[in-house]
Amino acid sequence: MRTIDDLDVAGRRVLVRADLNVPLEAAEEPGGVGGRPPTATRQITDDGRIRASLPTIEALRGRGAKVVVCAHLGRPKGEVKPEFSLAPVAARLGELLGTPVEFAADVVGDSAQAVAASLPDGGVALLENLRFEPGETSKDDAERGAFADRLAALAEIYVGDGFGAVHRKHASVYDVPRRLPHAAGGLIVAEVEVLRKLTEDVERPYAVVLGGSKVSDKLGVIDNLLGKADRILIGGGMAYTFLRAKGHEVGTSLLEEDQLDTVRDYLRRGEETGVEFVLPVDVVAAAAFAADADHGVVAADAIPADRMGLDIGPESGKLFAARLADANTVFWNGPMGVFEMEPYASGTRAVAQGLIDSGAFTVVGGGDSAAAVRRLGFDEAAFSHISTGGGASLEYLEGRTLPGLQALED
Ligand SMILES: Nc1ncnc2c1ncn2[C@@H]1O[C@H](COP(=O)(O)OP(=O)(O)OP(=O)(O)O)[C@@H](O)[C@H]1O
Ligand SMILES: O=C(O)[C@H](O)COP(=O)(O)O
Repeated sequence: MRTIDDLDVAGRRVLVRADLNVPLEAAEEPGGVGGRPPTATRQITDDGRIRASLPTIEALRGRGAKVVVCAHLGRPKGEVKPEFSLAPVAARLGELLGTPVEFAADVVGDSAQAVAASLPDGGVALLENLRFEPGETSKDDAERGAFADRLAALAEIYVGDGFGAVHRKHASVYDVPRRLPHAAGGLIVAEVEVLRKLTEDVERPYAVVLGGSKVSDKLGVIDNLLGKADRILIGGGMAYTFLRAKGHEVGTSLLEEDQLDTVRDYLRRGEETGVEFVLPVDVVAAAAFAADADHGVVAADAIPADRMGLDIGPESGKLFAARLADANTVFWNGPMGVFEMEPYASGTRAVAQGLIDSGAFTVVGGGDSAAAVRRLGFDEAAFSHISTGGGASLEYLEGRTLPGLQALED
């Protein structure tokens, strides 16, 4: 892969695809937050991914490039939804860079074109959320290509630096680099360097901890992990499809009904191949998805029909930590519970501590997982690597060809 050091960028417009998909305070109602007007009022709760994007942007502007940053936020599904505006991210990016960031009110329209055209050398702009445009995520090559043409027209050079999104075959990740001279940014180079070690020589026992809420997205990686990991610990929203597959009631917990057969197959193959699945033995079950909802610890096979599991329970926390204690390599993606709400944060805390106490080579991947580690007060330096990619790092570890890396290599 070419890197930005191989590019001559002075005075040229460079489109940087970053991953600025940061957690924001919850939108309490569609189109607005707490009765306040939409857009910039939504606060960023963790700016880790913005900070991780700074070195590449700074290096490019330091060399006199006109830097046009593009990124997605959440999953607005091709529609303009103000609560997914990148406006607050532009403001934070400007604060961190110490220079104002021009914000384009659209992605490839009049505003984006005017902002890109008027950028001075060393200037930085951010386009509105790429996913407001249906072409960005379209499965139709022609539709994606047409949008990629318009995005590419905003710049002369493309730099891919959004590691967290390299597993997406999206226009800004896959199609634009095929239209412009391109290179990988420093974040992608650094992430690949660390994660490659986990695909080459893994020191065993190798434990993988999976949680979070993107269940159907991430279940597939287990297929491949069955041939690589010694132990797979399942918590977070992912756990309930496993518990259901084992015949337990899961109440109103997150559940992927159509994945039950797949999960049963994983459990069977785990037994055959000696890969141990570790599931929660107790959970914190709540009456509603809210911090102040009535909640309590119940056995994992006794979740009441009207309750949802929002965290692994204390016994599960101890069990998970014990199954990490003798590991030499641990990869963790996905919080064990809804850590953003204090009553459901203990499981994530227990697993984070378990990783640290194991003394293993530990990699934490994912936007929310990394945010959880910081928010719960852990020292980032206590982990071997904190990756900005969740799904991306999981798919990298699977050995899959990732569209965003493939496009940069071509
Ligand atoms: N039991 C649960 N029910 C519902 N949501 C859950 C549960 N456990 C965890 N979560 C939520 O999962 C979210 C994080 O999941 P996600 O799969 O996006 O992880 P991630 O680390 O951000 O990875 P990526 O970078 O791929 O998005 C958190 O916001 C958390 O509140
Ligand atoms: O949060 C992430 O993992 C990346 O930003 C990709 O987001 P996505 O899962 O919505 O494509």
